[in-house]
Amino acid sequence: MIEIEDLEFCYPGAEFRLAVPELRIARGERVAIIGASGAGKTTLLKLMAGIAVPQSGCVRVGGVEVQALNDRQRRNFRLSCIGFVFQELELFDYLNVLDNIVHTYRINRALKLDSRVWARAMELAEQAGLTEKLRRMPRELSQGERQRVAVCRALLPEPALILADEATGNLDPANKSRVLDLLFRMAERRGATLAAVTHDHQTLPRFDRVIDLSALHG
Ligand SMILES: Nc1ncnc2c1ncn2[C@@H]1O[C@H](COP(=O)(O)OP(=O)(O)OP(=O)(O)O)[C@@H](O)[C@H]1O
Repeated sequence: MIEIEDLEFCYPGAEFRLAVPELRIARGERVAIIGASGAGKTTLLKLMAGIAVPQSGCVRVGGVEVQALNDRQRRNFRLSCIGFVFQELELFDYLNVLDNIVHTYRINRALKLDSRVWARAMELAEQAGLTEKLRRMPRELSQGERQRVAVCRALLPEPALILADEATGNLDPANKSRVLDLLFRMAERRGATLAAVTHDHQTLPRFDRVIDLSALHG
């Protein structure tokens, strides 16, 4: 699903340099990405999603050479095959929970918001324990509930690749396992690949493999 070769990346004007000689993640594999603070874990996810583009090397996702796409193609690629869950999630304050969950379908013309999608949105919300909150506004939710809304939104298009960046970082244990359950259940059901950055070593046994970014650096 993901093949990275001879990758080198740096932010303009910054000292940080990420070098990944080789990294492969199989379709359907669930991997945790760990490493010291500042090792480049978030940057690696951004490179996989085409949010950042390497100075050299190759990032292939589902056979697509992400670095070779132009800006518009990269945006379409992201919208069509990647579900991104950040810790600093951004829900839309002016949209209720249900409208937040289906928002991707309103901004992407390639996606059709039909009755099947609405049904899936309701099912996801139910699995996330949000059925009672669908008409609530984000400001009326707890942090754990907001995070679950963000996960539902990321998973609704049934992405082939789920990228999670500290998705459970600030959550209490109950919400943490609820968010992880959602991510894993969806990954399993759709055969999606899951790459999750985490500092939470207690969750590592749930993953198929742990990638230590500090050990990958070239
Ligand atoms: N937009 C940016 N411009 C310049 N430097 C950046 C930018 N984003 C991140 N960096 C730097 O790149 C390095 C890697 O950052 P990154 O966020 O990928 O690390 P991380 O491993 O995810 O860290 P943490 O575990 O603390 O979240 C850091 O030194 C950071 O300061």
